[in-house]
Amino acid sequence: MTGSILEVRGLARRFGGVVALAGLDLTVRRGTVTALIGPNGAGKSTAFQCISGVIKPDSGTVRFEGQDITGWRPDRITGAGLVRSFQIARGIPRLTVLENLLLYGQAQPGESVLTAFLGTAAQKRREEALREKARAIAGRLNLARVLDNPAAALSGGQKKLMEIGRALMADPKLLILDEPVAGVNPTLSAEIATHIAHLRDEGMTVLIVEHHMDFVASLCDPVIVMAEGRPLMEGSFEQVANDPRVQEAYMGRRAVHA
Ligand SMILES: Nc1ncnc2c1ncn2[C@@H]1O[C@H](COP(=O)(O)OP(=O)(O)OP(=O)(O)O)[C@@H](O)[C@H]1O
Repeated sequence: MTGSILEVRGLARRFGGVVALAGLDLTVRRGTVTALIGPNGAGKSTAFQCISGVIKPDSGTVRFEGQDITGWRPDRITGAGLVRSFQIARGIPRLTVLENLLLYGQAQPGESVLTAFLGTAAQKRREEALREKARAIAGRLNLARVLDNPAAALSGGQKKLMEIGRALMADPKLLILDEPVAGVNPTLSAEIATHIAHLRDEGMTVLIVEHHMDFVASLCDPVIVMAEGRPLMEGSFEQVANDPRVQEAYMGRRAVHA
């Protein structure tokens, strides 16, 4: 299927006197790895939080696969296939990588009700299927070797991969990643880009907020720039990096260059 998977229209959100979103329009096309960039305070995180149901917008709409999901609870949005991973790796440190992955897989809406109705044998089969899924996801993210290690023992980059793995357990159609390579070394950052490109090649759509412009340049197309709570422009990385409006928005902040 082609066309858009996510359509945000007129999204507005204030925090007291601060206008974080001032009428954001945003369209994510199916099968793309789309970047949302912009200077600090542009409203990117607020946009992600409104889209994923963590906070409610004051006005505006979020449509996912044609359905109006504005104001839905986060777990319902996840269940519909819009899955978000967090900027701060949220895994439970003392649990193993496998357990962390399973935790997310089992937290699906309706799951607890479903398992209550399944007999013990069926429940066991379901758990084994989830374990298999977790192992497969860990394998594709190069986490197989550390599957039984506590999450606390992972490197920063491996924690980022585990977070992506946790999101994949929920079978996303649209995967939203908040700064997937913040604090990650360049080698692992390139590896994470490769994993995300593979997901896209298999048909997943990905929306990323990231400040590391070399990562954005290597992976994301299109790049949507926002400033002061509004969309500023959209294009290839090269187009936006060379646009005077974008350079001005970043002036005195973070430079846009690969
Ligand atoms: N919970 C909150 N309470 C008060 N103000 C907030 C809150 N969250 C965000 N803001 C303000 O809203 C504006 C947009 O913030 P937001 O975090 O969405 O921007 P951002 O583009 O994600 O920035 P960064 O790149 O620094 O993460 C900022 O002025 C910020 O201070």
